[in-house]
Amino acid sequence: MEAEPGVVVTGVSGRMGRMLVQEIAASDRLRLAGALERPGHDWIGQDLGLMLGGTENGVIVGSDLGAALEGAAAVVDFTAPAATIAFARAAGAAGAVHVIGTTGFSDAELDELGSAGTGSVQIRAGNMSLGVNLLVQITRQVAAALGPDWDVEVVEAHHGRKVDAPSGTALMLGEAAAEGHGVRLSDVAERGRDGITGARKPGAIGFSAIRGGDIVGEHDVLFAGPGERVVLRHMATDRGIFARGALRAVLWGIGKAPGRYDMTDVLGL
Ligand SMILES: NC(=O)C1=CN([C@@H]2O[C@H](COP(=O)(O)OP(=O)(O)OC[C@H]3O[C@@H](n4cnc5c(N)ncnc54)[C@H](O)[C@@H]3O)[C@@H](O)[C@H]2O)C=CC1
Ligand SMILES: O=C(O)C1=N[C@H](C(=O)O)C[C@H](O)C1
Repeated sequence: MEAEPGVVVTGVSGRMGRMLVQEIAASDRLRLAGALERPGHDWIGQDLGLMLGGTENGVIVGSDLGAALEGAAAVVDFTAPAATIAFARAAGAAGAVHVIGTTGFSDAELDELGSAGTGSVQIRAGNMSLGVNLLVQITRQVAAALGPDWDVEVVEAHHGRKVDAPSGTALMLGEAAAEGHGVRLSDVAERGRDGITGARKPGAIGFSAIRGGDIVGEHDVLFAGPGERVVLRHMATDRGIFARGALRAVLWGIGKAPGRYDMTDVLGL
């Protein structure tokens, strides 16, 4: 009998890294083949099971993705932009599946990420949940139906440890609304309003970010028209939805031609 495909988890001590380890353990279709942390991290060289507060599991935490991919088909990566670009190079060299949940990339970093990953099956999404990816499609449709006379505002809320704003999800929703309006988001986005901002520009797509406590991730797309409002909402209450989406992407990506994909491809939306 063939062994299940091996998966390497990066940022394994992080919120998503821990959740991925848990979901892989619960899966009968994938096995944990490696665990990485940033160079200098306390967990490097230690047994992952012990570091997570359990019993030894024989997976020693490392920092070299190329070495880890010798025994794995895929890497699931929820870390930070610079780390993810470096991982894309290693995934490209190995011809591996690289599932990327990391957010907060600049436009230049996104270009670099795409070229660094040549040779890999690169699947990236600012949100891996089924609900959000469906909401993205609905947002595009509603924006197209209502038109730019209805003001669009994306409001997101996350835990206080999040380092990027607007969230990757908020940007996906903003992109979808811009597509629905037939414009480029970069031409109409209004971010970080403060002080005497002047009146709202017609056709603008606004972003607001709330940070606090342990909020997993909440997103509203508000369409404000004359005399009425429509609000589309997604609320995440469990990070497992992102981890399970990422593992679904791994299974989908194995055997696919190298290239760049997103969750729309994985979910067939
Ligand atoms: N696409 C999605 O569905 C989701 C995306 N995210 C994104 O995932 C990223 C991580 O989120 P969290 O787990 O909450 O953050 P976190 O801060 O808890 O974890 C990040 C981990 O990455 C590690 N790391 C940083 N550089 C590294 C390197 N060079 N090599 C190996 N590990 C490295 C850190 O040490 C840390 O353990 C963020 O960008 C977040 O926005 C989070 C949840 C869902
Ligand atoms: O950092 C997080 O936590 C999350 N990040 C993603 C984002 O930036 O949208 C997805 C989710 O909302 C949680």
